[in-house]
Order: sequence, then structure tokens, then C-alpha cells
Amino acid sequence: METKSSTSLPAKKLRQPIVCVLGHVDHGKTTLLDIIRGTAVANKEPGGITQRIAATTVDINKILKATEKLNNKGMKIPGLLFIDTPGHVAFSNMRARGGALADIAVLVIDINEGIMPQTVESIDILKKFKTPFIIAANKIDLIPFFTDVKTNLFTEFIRKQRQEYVNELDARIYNIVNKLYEYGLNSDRFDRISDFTKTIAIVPVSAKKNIGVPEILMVLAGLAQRFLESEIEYKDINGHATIIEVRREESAGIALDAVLYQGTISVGDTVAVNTKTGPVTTKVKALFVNTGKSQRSLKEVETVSAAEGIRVLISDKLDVISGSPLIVVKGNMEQVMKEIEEASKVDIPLDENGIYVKAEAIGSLEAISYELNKQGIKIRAAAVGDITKRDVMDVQTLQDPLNRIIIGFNVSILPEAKDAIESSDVGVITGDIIYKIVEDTQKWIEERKKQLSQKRKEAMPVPAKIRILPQYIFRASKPVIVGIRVETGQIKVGDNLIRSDGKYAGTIKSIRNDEVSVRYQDAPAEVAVAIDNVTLNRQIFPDDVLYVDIPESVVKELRKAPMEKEIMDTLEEIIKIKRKENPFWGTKV
Ligand SMILES: Nc1nc2c(ncn2[C@@H]2O[C@H](COP(=O)(O)OP(=O)(O)OP(=O)(O)O)[C@@H](O)[C@H]2O)c(=O)[nH]1
Repeated sequence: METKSSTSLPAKKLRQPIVCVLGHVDHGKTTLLDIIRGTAVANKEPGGITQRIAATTVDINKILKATEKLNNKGMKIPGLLFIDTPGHVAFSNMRARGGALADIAVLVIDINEGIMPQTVESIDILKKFKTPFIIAANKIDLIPFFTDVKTNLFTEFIRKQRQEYVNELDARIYNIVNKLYEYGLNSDRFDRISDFTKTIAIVPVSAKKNIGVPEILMVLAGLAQRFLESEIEYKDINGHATIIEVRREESAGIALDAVLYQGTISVGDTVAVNTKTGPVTTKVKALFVNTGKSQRSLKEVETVSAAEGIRVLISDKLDVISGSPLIVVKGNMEQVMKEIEEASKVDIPLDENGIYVKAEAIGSLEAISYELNKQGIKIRAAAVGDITKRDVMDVQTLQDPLNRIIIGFNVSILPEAKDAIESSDVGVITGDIIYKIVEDTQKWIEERKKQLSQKRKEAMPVPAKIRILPQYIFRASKPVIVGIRVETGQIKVGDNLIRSDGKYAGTIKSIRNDEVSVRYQDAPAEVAVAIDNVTLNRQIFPDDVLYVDIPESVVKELRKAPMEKEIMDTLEEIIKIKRKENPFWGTKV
């Protein structure tokens, strides 16, 4: 028998773990969330959901009741707080303590469709934030041989299914398990897991038929209190919240819908928030929370403790940035301001040669940038906000035509920017689905590369740099035939070559790419070329770097109609070579 000694620590007071639901479009995030929150009915009423604030509590008593037939002993959490906006973009926009606001997540996967692009994006984001998650394998009612059973428990439901159904279900689960393994994740059906720290739990559910929700609650609660105890310990400190939505209400002024994730907030408190012009303080005029009973009305309160969805009426008309923190100031102004600035920093690797990205909030800016980077697309600048005329004008002046593109994720194009776009060669791609934007951007870049190459063919010589590949020497003279790598620019039949000391290095007689004779070849590529008027190991050598000779007469023109950055860099290298002999080379018209 366990006896409590007088020295044992008092049990930690836990706050509700904050839960976010993520997943691919149409896999059932909203339906599942509705069932869990018990808001399915309210949601169908017009405007029903709009009256609610940011997050919904599922009380521990409700959880205990739903899971009473399962082994639900020892639940210490006061409930679960579900963020009302599902999706990985919302998830990454909601920050707290330099990480994600949500302590834990439910990744919804349509069991019949498996892993889809937004499932992968969700996994990427969950990994990045190190957020523990479980998988709701949804739509199990669409699996062949399904028999409707009047129960909400998956555990009971599965016992009453035919063997054919059980096999079909397992086959689908193993599909998911195998696919997740490719992403470096170990997973299994929740009732076959012994160590939840090492294996991600897959809970089969039907949101539509309300099967498996008790198990979802059970696994979530167990996971949270076992592995997140330090994170979800309630601390009696100044209130910390994350703003989810900023409402500008004519009569009441500015209302901030937020999730209070730590400490306490009261009417009359001074709070710090981030605005478009930097962090400022204001006062709490009024506070509201969701009422437990009706889904449609709010309750005015004097004070609230974490974790809770709150609406904060503030006393000043401020341009508050959503996704940013709201922190109660209690004689620690400097530290609070620092915390707010820290939370507003954007963490995106930038490159001076890259594209421009805009998004509605810092989190989504990072999410889209991460996915673009993953595809090798570099980013020059990233900012929060709609696409303005100024953005278009700035991008228009960039040297490299491949950088003249603006990506807008969940933002609008302002009217005057639209005119500017029409009268420029700036490409604009907007949307609200990350993988579509990434695909469209790749297409745009390919298309522009083609156009540029086409233009080059029609016009003047293009600066290019090639390297002879010593392992592909086919003939040493009359003509030299060697394999080369076109490193930058474009070579064409008839181009004269020079060495890096400026000496003549022959003329390209022919180009073969994969057994096919071509007149032009763009970088990057490896091709065979025949070079006239030189002998290998006399004027040119294996491993030599050679350049296409550019007539002085076209230098100015090339600079006026700039091409991709790497080609312009090659032009500069050629100019340097030429200037060793003639310091004024390329300065004349
Ligand atoms: N048969 C079946 N249909 C389901 C189930 N869950 C959701 N659906 C249906 O799937 C469709 C998409 O469900 P949603 O809940 O809107 O999916 P979502 O992931 O929130 O979609 P977005 O908000 O568009 O990203 C709807 O038609 C639902 O009725 C389920 O368990 N079984």
C-alpha cells in the first residue's frame, strides 16, 4: 500500500493541454473537431460558430464520461482545450514561448486516401516544432464490409466487425505505418503500443458516425499528462496569451480573440501586444469566455486562468498583429517587451538571389518559406502583409528576371498593385494551399527560363562558362572532341572560346547532347563538343575552365538587358579577364 510521507511534494496543478487538429483538405478535420467539441449542432446554425472564441474546452468530466468503459483511471488534467481553427497553417501561425501554442496535435488522415501533400506539410511542421501528436485515421465507415454498430467506442465497434473488415482496416493502417516510416516516424494502432514515447498512436475513427472519439480523448489525455507534465503545469504568473484573431467592432472597439496558455488575466490589467508599429501597452476593458452551456453566447468575467479561449476588449484603437503574443505587465515591462519582440522574429534563411514571399502572419510565412526552400527555391525577402504597389515596383527593379516574382500566401493583391503588375514583367502567385503555390512557382520559374533561353537564341552571344571533363577526352585535335560541363549561361555552335588568361581557346564546331546534335545548350548540362583550331594539351588542357568570348560591342547591351544572376556573374568574370590586358575593356559604347 502506498503511504504518503510528509516530505512528498504536493501534486502539480495542471492546466488544460492545448490541442490543434491538422490534416489534408477534406480528410475530416472540421467534422472530427465538431464531434469532439460537441458543437456539431450549433455549427449547422447560420453564424453559430462565429460567436465562439478561439478555443473550446472539453471538460474532464465529459472526458471521463466518454471514456468510462475504457481504462481511464488516474486522469489529472482538468480537460483538453481544442483550438477552433484546424489546419497546419493556423497551427504554425499560433506561437507561444518560441514554439507552437498547441501542446499536442491530432493529425487527421483519411484512412482510404492515406498520406497526401498537406499531411506531409503537417508532419514537417509538427516535427519542426517538436509537437507530440496522434493520428486519427478517419472515415473507417467507408472501408468495405463495414457493419454499423451502435457504439461510440472503437474498441467495442471492432469486436463486432467481420474478419474481412478487420483485415481491410489493418491493411490500410499498415499502409499508413509504412508511409510514415519513410518520413522517419514509428507508428502503430494505439491498442498495440506499449511505449507511447517511441511510437505514434493511430486511432481509427469515423467522425461522421461518431466512432473512436473516446479513444482519441483517452490517448490525448494520457499522452499529455504523462509526457507533457512540465509544459502543462499551471503557473501562477502574469497571463500569457496568443492572439488568434483581431476584431474591429464599431461599438466596442478592438476585441482580441486569444488563447490564454499560462497564468492569469483580469479586467484592468495592463497588457503588452505587438502592433504594426512595434510593441505597445494598453488596458483590458472587458473579458469574455465561452459559456459551457449554450454554444452561442459569451460570458463576461472579471478574471480568467489558463488555459482558456478568451476575448479581450482593449482600451485603445491599435493595429494589433494576429498570431502575436498578449502578455500581462506586472512591473516587468522591459522583460515583457523583449518577449514580444522575440516572438515576432522571422526565422527564414535568406539569400540575396531569390524570390519575395508575403504571408498573413509570421508562422505561415515560415511555413511557406520552409516548403519553397525544400524544393530548392531560394528566398530573398519575406514579409507579413498584402501585396502592395511598392512590392511590385521593388521586385521590378531586380537584375535577375528569375527573381522578379512575388509569392502571396493567404494575402490579397491591393488594387493599385494589380495595375503595376499588369504593366510589368513581375510574376505573382497567390493562394492558400502551400503545395499548390510551390508547384506553381516551380512552373513559373521553368517557363521564364524557357522564355529567357528563347530570347537568347534570337539575339546576341550569351556569357557562358564551361569545364572540360578530363574523363571524357575523345580526340586531341582536328577537331578536339571532349565532354564538357556547361556551368553557366549558354553555348552555341560558332561561339569562340577563351581561357581564363584571356587567350583564344578555339571555336565550337558542333555540340552533341545524348547522341543528338544541337545548336544551343543551356546550363547546367554535360555534353560533347567539337572544338576547331586548337590542340588538346597545347592551347587547352583537360580540366580547363573556358569562357564564351564576348565581343566588346555587346557588353553594354548585355548589362542593360540583364539575364539570370549567374550569367551576369559570368559576364563580370569575362570582363575581369579582358581587363587584365585592357583596363578599359567594355567601358566604351
Ligand atoms: N464517410 C465519412 N465521411 C466523412 C467522415 N468525416 C468527414 N467526412 C466527410 O468528408 C468531407 C470533408 O470533411 P471536413 O470535416 O469538412 O474536412 P476538413 O478536413 O475539415 O476539410 P477542409 O476544412 O476543407 O480542409 C465532408 O463531406 C464530411 O462529411 C467520416 O468519418 N466518414
